[in-house]
Amino acid sequence: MIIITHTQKLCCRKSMGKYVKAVQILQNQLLEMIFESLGLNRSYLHEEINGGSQTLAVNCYPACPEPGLTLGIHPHSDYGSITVLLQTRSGLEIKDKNNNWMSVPFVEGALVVQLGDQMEVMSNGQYKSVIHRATVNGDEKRFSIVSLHSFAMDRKMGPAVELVDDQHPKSYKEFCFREFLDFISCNDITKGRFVDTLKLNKL
Ligand SMILES: O=C(O)CCC(=O)C(=O)O
Ligand SMILES: [Fe+2]
Repeated sequence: MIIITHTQKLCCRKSMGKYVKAVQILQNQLLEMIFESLGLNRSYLHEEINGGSQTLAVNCYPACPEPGLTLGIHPHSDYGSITVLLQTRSGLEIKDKNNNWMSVPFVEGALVVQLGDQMEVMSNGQYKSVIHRATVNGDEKRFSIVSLHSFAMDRKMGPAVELVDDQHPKSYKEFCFREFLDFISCNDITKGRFVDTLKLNKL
């Protein structure tokens, strides 16, 4: 059992508040760089980003006596633009383009940045959202702090018009966050990803 004192709670709240703000600044900078890498204006989707959401999840994966028989989190891609993850030990795995699971190396204090479905759609498939899962460890528990960033909730978004031409036809339908929520409440997300339902051509 862990007992947390009132002072520790206040301290934790303050640190988390600072962390959330710092990651928000970081996501703005990262998005600017990603847009630039696609040949778009650095201030692309400025309003969607400012009106967007940030969700902070703290995951605890207890040590598991039979780690090979279970997973901490089932394979999925994050629905939003980018995800910034801080972890206490290794356990995160990503699927490579040959469908093999690769362990993300653990680097003390390093942040892991993953692209989400909104980036795949916005880039018209030039970037792919990363399919990932969390494994569990036989001896030690693991924590991850996950900051999920998303463009504005009710604003429809689709591939950037600058990235669509005869050679690169529009490959995804437009969608808004609400449609994603409807999808996850009506479907078994272990059976299929929302982003796959938006694909117009076979990529
Ligand atoms: O804890 C991890 O390594 C992954 C967490 C995750 O994928 C999520 O919360 O969306
Ligand atoms: Fe995730």
